[in-house]
Amino acid sequence: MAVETLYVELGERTYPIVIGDGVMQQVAALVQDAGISPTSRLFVISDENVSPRYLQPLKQALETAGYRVADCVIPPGEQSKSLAVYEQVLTRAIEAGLDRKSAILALGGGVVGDLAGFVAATYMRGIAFVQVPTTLLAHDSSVGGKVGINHPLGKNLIGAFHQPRLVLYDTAALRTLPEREVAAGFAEVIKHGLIADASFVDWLEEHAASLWQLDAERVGRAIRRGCAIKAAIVSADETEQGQRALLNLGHTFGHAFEALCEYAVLNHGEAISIGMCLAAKVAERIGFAEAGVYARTKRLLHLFHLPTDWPDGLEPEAVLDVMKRDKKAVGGKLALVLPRAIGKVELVKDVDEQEILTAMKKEAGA
Ligand SMILES: NC(=O)c1ccc[n+]([C@@H]2O[C@H](COP(=O)([O-])OP(=O)(O)OC[C@H]3O[C@@H](n4cnc5c(N)ncnc54)[C@H](O)[C@@H]3O)[C@@H](O)[C@H]2O)c1
Ligand SMILES: O=C(O)C(=O)C[C@@H](O)[C@H](O)[C@H](O)COP(=O)(O)O
Ligand SMILES: [Zn+2]
Repeated sequence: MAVETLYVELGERTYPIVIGDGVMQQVAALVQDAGISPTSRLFVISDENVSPRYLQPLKQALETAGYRVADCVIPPGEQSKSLAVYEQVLTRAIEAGLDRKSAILALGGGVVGDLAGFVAATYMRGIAFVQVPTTLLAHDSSVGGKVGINHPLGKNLIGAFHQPRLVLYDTAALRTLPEREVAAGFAEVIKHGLIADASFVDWLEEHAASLWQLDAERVGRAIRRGCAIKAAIVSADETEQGQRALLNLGHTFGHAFEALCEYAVLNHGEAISIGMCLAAKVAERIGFAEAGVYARTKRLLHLFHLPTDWPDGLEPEAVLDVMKRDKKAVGGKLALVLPRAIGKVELVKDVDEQEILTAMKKEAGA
């Protein structure tokens, strides 16, 4: 696949998303183009699964170009998006002597990206950062500048909007991704289709088998379409005053599942897969969506080996309580992103809580 560049248009803070097989080799030139000069000290944050594969070549490419590079490797998984790990990484950054001209590189999936971005947003009140995503899901998480960590009481409750200077997406890294993480990534790809592009959904259905096998040309196209949908929404509504909330399809349910499972058991893609089904179920129940949206959503998620059943052991009432801490809720009143049709969703602020609870109880078999 040739290298393709998309842009998140934010005036003076506009930044490129450079996508291609092997583009990590161009890291030094691209970081410099992003305004980060070799006089800046760099700090690469990665995790224990990613670093043995990709950290040394990245550091070497940067050091050869004259950058001084320190690193910090965190345990893999959602539980690292915590206050404790955040503090450890900050300590390491201070020890490494980062200053206001330094920059942070996030080398990994969404966990590394969200945490590293939050460190960058808060270190000395904010320094530059670069996203180097290595998962399929990170076609979503590396774009848009939502950075943050979890609290035991709720997902992403501590965070900031802090845009990267550059997203450097080397699709070669996807070849080492475990199948479960490939599926999780497709959940966000599917989400982008469900919210904004019915013909993309048709295409995903048609090519599910080869996409699942990570056919390079088609996966590249899926990533570009997902990034383009997200970039357009972020460019129009950076801080979620309106339409950016649509990117949250399935997340009010999914985030509650993740928190109640103590950020283990279900990964983010799996949680929002179940959440997108529930959103479709509620939408059909209240006559908001046209008939068939739920069945098609579920079938599509199954084509990509994603779960859609209610998570074992969770009580619908407890899930509803956690959902009320969702960032779209105001005054304890839930706002849900619901589908009207495939490729079209809306933010609905007055869904009857009883309808949501009944839909969840039916799914839970309660
Ligand atoms: N900021 C946003 O806009 C945004 C959007 C979507 C999701 N997110 C967040 O992203 C996180 C999920 O991201 P994720 O699914 O990438 O999870 P992740 O970062 O935990 O990565 C998944 C697993 O794959 C491993 N891994 C990563 N790259 C690999 C590679 N190339 N080869 C082998 N193993 C590799 C990781 O070590 C981890 O075990 C969640 O915390 C979610 O809330 C944020
Ligand atoms: O970028 C956004 O906006 C999204 O909602 C993308 C989501 O996929 C992502 O999981 C995001 O982190 C959720 O944001 P939150 O504000 O609900 O925490
Ligand atoms: Zn998400």
